[in-house]
Amino acid sequence: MEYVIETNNLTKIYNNKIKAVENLNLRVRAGEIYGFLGPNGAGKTTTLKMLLGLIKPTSGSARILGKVPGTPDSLSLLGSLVESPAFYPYLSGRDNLRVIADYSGAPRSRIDEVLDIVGLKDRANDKFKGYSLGMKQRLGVAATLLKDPQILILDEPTNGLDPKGMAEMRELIRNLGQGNRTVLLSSHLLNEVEQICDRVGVIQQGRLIAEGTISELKGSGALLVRATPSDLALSMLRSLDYVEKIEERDGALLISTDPSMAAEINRLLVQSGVAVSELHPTSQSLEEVFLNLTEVNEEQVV
Ligand SMILES: Nc1ncnc2c1ncn2[C@@H]1O[C@H](COP(=O)(O)OP(=O)(O)OP(=O)(O)O)[C@@H](O)[C@H]1O
Repeated sequence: MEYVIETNNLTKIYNNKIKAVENLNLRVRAGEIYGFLGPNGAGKTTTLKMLLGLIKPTSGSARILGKVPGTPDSLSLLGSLVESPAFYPYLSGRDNLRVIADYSGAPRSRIDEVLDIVGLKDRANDKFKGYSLGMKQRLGVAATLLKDPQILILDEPTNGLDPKGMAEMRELIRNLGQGNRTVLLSSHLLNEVEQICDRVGVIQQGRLIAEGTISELKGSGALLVRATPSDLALSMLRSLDYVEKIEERDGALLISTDPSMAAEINRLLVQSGVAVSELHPTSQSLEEVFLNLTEVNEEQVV
């Protein structure tokens, strides 16, 4: 499969000491909305800047549809919002876009289309300085769309926005990701990525620690069991070799196993004299998955 964005052991070390990104292998597929998720300082912005050719990797490489980042060939495919875009405060949103269209070679006819896409048509003639933060951010997205790029790279697009602005931006990104366009967005917000993205890569301390669809990351292998006496239930469950992990949750037991084993587990519990009041498949929230992943990773680092 050809990937739209691909990195191979991409590494960036600042000042010979700060390993911001380490041996990163990202694979972004055509047409997907890919969430690049990680806590502050994990290396997201550094990665996106390398994809745009704004900074050079220390080692490893990246390709945008097979092209080297930063070359005219790769930049012609991309729209990006990585640092706060610079707009003229005393010009209207429309005039700001006109300036950008003229120097980037995009047709002026596209301006009304992109204003419509980002929901700024009604405010297009107002001065930029009077825009809310959400509107400024949406104008930034409009600017990236002028060239109708195949690929959009957005760094923390909802950062600093109020809940309404965030919801509007999320809806906008979902719409932008429909059809053939590929969107790569970074975020430190789990629920945001869960709401918008088809696939997610989790980065921590510069390393990719997990990658997959939301449901792959969550996994489907968990059963919630509520049973008494609980110590008897626990020792019976521990004796089963197909039960990988048992955790307590709200007075019940969360067991990692194939959910199709539910009937068998129920039978065995009842046979051992345990009363089962609840037994059903459950999934972890992405937040739990994320915390588990980062915890495991930190243990490995120490
Ligand atoms: N120009 C720079 N010089 C030195 N260190 C840097 C530079 N830019 C980033 N770093 C360091 O590299 C690491 C990764 O930073 P980066 O901004 O890529 O992370 P991030 O995941 O985007 O975080 P955030 O969500 O806070 O923006 C951090 O330790 C940061 O301090």
